[in-house]
Amino acid sequence: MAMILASQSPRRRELLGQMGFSFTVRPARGEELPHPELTPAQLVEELARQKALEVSAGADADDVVVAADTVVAVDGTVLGKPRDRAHAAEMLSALSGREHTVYTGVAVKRGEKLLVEHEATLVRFRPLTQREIHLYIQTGEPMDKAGGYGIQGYGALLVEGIRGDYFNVVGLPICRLGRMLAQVGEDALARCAETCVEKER
Ligand SMILES: Cc1cn([C@H]2C[C@H](O)[C@@H](COP(=O)(O)OP(=O)(O)OP(=O)(O)O)O2)c(=O)[nH]c1=O
Repeated sequence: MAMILASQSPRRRELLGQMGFSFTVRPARGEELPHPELTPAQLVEELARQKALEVSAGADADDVVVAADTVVAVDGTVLGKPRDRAHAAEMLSALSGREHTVYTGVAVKRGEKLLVEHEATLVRFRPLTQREIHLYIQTGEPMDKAGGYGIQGYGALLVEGIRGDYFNVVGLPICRLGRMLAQVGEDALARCAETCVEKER
């Protein structure tokens, strides 16, 4: 068995590593076309499913493929990654002083079995001035991230609080993924315990 992470995201790489699995990375090329007819939850599930199916086409039957997709939703608008700095400023203004929801869809595929779920986390931003938005964009952090911020970086300075899974905001809901992997026969805790016992010897 090999585990394959169908993602180019360095955050997802780190989070899957944190679960104790060894894995290879094979990003999906997948086109992320707009789907205005889907809710944010349906959208992230659909995109995660597409990435998992694309990458599993070249995998062995026993391989476990993990894929994910993250968007931010505020006022019925879905925010992906900003196109440029002006777009990032628009997104951050929309998030300033209020609560939004971060959705991550997760797909796990092994052989014929395909599981697709999503996790939602509420995130509250403190009110931001235009100057603060400008300074934050200058850090370069917003550009490759849904909603134009990274809670795990300088973006922490903008976040008053969250309700739900923190890791979901970073891009991979570890607890939910752990349960999904157990359903396809990969028990993260058992594996971690085994590794730790080995280290103690
Ligand atoms: C809201 C938020 C998003 N993000 C990131 C997670 C995702 O990497 C990115 C959303 O883009 P995605 O399209 O979900 O993922 P990706 O293009 O980076 O990688 P791939 O499609 O190959 O899996 O935003 C953070 O790192 N921190 C945050 O606080």
